[in-house]
Amino acid sequence: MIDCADHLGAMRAAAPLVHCVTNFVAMEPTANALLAAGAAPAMAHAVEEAGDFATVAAAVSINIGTPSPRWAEGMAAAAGAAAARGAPWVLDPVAVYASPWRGELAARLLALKPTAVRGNASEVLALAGGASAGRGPDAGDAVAAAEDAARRLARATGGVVAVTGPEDFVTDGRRDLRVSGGDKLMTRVTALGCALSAMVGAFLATGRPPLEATAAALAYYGLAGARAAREASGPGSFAPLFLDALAGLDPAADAGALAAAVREGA
Ligand SMILES: Nc1ncnc2c1ncn2[C@@H]1O[C@H](COP(=O)(O)OP(=O)(O)O)[C@@H](O)[C@H]1O
Ligand SMILES: Cc1ncsc1CCOP(=O)(O)O
Ligand SMILES: [Mg+2]
Repeated sequence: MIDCADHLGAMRAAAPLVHCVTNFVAMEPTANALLAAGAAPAMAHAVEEAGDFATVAAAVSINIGTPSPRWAEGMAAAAGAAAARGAPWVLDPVAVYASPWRGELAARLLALKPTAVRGNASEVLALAGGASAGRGPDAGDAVAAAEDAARRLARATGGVVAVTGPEDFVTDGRRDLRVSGGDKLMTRVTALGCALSAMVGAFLATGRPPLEATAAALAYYGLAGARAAREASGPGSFAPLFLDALAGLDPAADAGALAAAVREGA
């Protein structure tokens, strides 16, 4: 059993600074999700300083959602600075299949060996070199179809790969975990995947084993999503309720529900 509540408590106690080089769409939702969870966000992408931010942050999250050539240099600088000092960093390969240039950028970042990759099934399939049915930033493939690709990617990087969707799949290439929770409404509000990648960074910052820390982040996020959906009447009301649920989830009171969300194996 993975003690997700212990991971959540440790993350909140550390209140880790997560430096995000993320996309225009995701900046505010990501910063708000981190703050609601009890972490601290920083958003800065200029190549002149992205490495400086990454040098003091407890974790780094790199997201290729709205790249430009200079922005890409900021991503490489931040990822490189994190990798150089052994700090955890997460790669979110948003729509990696959308253009050859985006694919090359993702491959360049992947070569810096992210501690974790978090993407939807279409992104993970494409990042591993396969065909995918993704459309814009949205998945067109089932999570199950990306499991082998995720295991191969994890073995190639030495890190963790998380494929999210109706049920999330997390692997380090040897051990597989599955995480239930969430709600379909989470696909009707933009940037919740991007914010989740930064959340994985916050949990990795505790220094706990990356596979388990990633699963704990997904369980926490999914439980908050399911709770918010119970009260929401649509995507508009879901978004603030989700922030409240992230803030309100309690390691002691919710330990059972968090642990029940994660199962090992097939
Ligand atoms: N159909 C679904 N049912 C429940 N939760 C979902 C569903 N689709 C996505 N999620 C959840 O939404 C969050 C964002 O994941 P996802 O939509 O896969 O990422 P992205 O926005 O990058 O495509 C994750 O917590 C995931 O578990
Ligand atoms: C709509 C959009 N366009 C480029 S990045 C982005 C946000 C994608 O967010 P997510 O991958 O979390 O759905
Ligand atoms: Mg995404």
